[in-house]
Amino acid sequence: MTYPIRPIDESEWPAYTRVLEEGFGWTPHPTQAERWKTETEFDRTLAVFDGDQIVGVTGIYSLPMTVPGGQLPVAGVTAVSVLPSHRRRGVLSAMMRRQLDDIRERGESVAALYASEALIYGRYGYGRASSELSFQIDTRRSAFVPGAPSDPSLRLRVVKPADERAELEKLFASVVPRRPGRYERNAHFWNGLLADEEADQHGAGPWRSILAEDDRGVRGYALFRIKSSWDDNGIPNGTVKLQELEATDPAAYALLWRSVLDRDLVSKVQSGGRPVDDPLIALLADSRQLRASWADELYVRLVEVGRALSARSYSAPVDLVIEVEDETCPWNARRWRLTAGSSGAECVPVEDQPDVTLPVVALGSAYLGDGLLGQQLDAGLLREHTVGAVRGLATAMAWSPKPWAGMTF
Ligand SMILES: CC(=O)SCCNC(=O)CCNC(=O)[C@H](O)C(C)(C)COP(=O)(O)OP(=O)(O)OC[C@H]1O[C@@H](n2cnc3c(N)ncnc32)[C@H](O)[C@@H]1OP(=O)(O)O
Repeated sequence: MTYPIRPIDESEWPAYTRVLEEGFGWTPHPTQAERWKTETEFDRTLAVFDGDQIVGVTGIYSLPMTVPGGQLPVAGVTAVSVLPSHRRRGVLSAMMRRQLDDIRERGESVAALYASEALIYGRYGYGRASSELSFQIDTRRSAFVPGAPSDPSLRLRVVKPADERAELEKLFASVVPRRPGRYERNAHFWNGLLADEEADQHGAGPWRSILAEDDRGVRGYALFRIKSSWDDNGIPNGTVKLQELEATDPAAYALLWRSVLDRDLVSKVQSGGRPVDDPLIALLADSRQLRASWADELYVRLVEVGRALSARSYSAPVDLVIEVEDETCPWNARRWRLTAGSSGAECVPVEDQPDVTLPVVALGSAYLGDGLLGQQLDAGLLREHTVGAVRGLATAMAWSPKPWAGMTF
């Protein structure tokens, strides 16, 4: 069965959000819903209709995202939902195909998303492209290694985050280019973060913030909640629940971590997703104290393989013919020569014999530099026709620091 698909206009907003609320079993806070409407790119929404009823929806945020060696306009796929009454009839598949066509037409070569379930998007060519660690640290065992950086010109300032929004935004903008996967936050993201509408759900009070600064300005911030508690013996047992910690330099970074780890009345710091190569791991003298759990983070789809691979930098020279398999975007399914060296990168269509045959999902997972091609090769999942070709490509596509977006969109 086929259903018509088109973008919605503002008058259809209630029916659009209803599909999201039903699909996710979610009730937005009233101000959250209003803000979300204001920031929706209506021309980038899609709704699937069964008669006059909207039964499936999705949208896109236009995100300037850091990739290895630069920044690209990336289609940030979001708000995917199908009414429970219409699930498993191909509604999502129809939306995904149409959306990828639209992204291509708009000239973006890369799409990215956070997946509600890891199994959904591989079939459409999205590969797991970054991962994150959530962890808990016992603050009594959180000493740093000898030689951890310090800078006497730095000082800490306790602030209310909403009062210092301009400083947080400026600091954050300065760190975005440093790591693939990070994306520029527009007002919508800051409005949502600082509105703190979910404060009541955490039992840990409102956002608190501390800045690290010197006479020239702010060099970093931490954003967190505190859940205070005492055990049965009256011993303080509070928890810092860290949301964000960003800094321009290692000394400010170390000082901000010490400020949350050394906080009075606190015995543990819990952090949501952090990069898997977070410098904190190197700073901790006893890194085993980082009780971490791993999770997948961004999923990336190369919408235009040639343009996407030409647009990033590479960690090592490479000159290979890659045969790409791509059923969803057949314009990618052909042979490409990727040449990268000190003068830049180029990926062009060729007819030559391939060194390697890769599903487009593998290129998506490697695109931001997570190094996953080597892992997939060792797992026996990739076919190479020239011995060493995949290892060479994996080395060239890997990047330091590792990709991490840091906030769901
Ligand atoms: C970026 C984001 O917004 S992520 C948010 C995704 N949305 C949600 O999780 C909300 C709740 N779930 C839903 O709304 C729906 O179940 C969706 C969107 C996940 C799937 O929509 P559907 O219209 O049912 O998917 P559709 O029928 O097109 O399925 C296509 C294929 O994907 C498979 N599939 C769909 N959902 C899932 C899933 N959650 N897990 C594994 N496979 C799935 C189907 O079995 C089907 O496989 P097949 O082609 O081998 O037969």
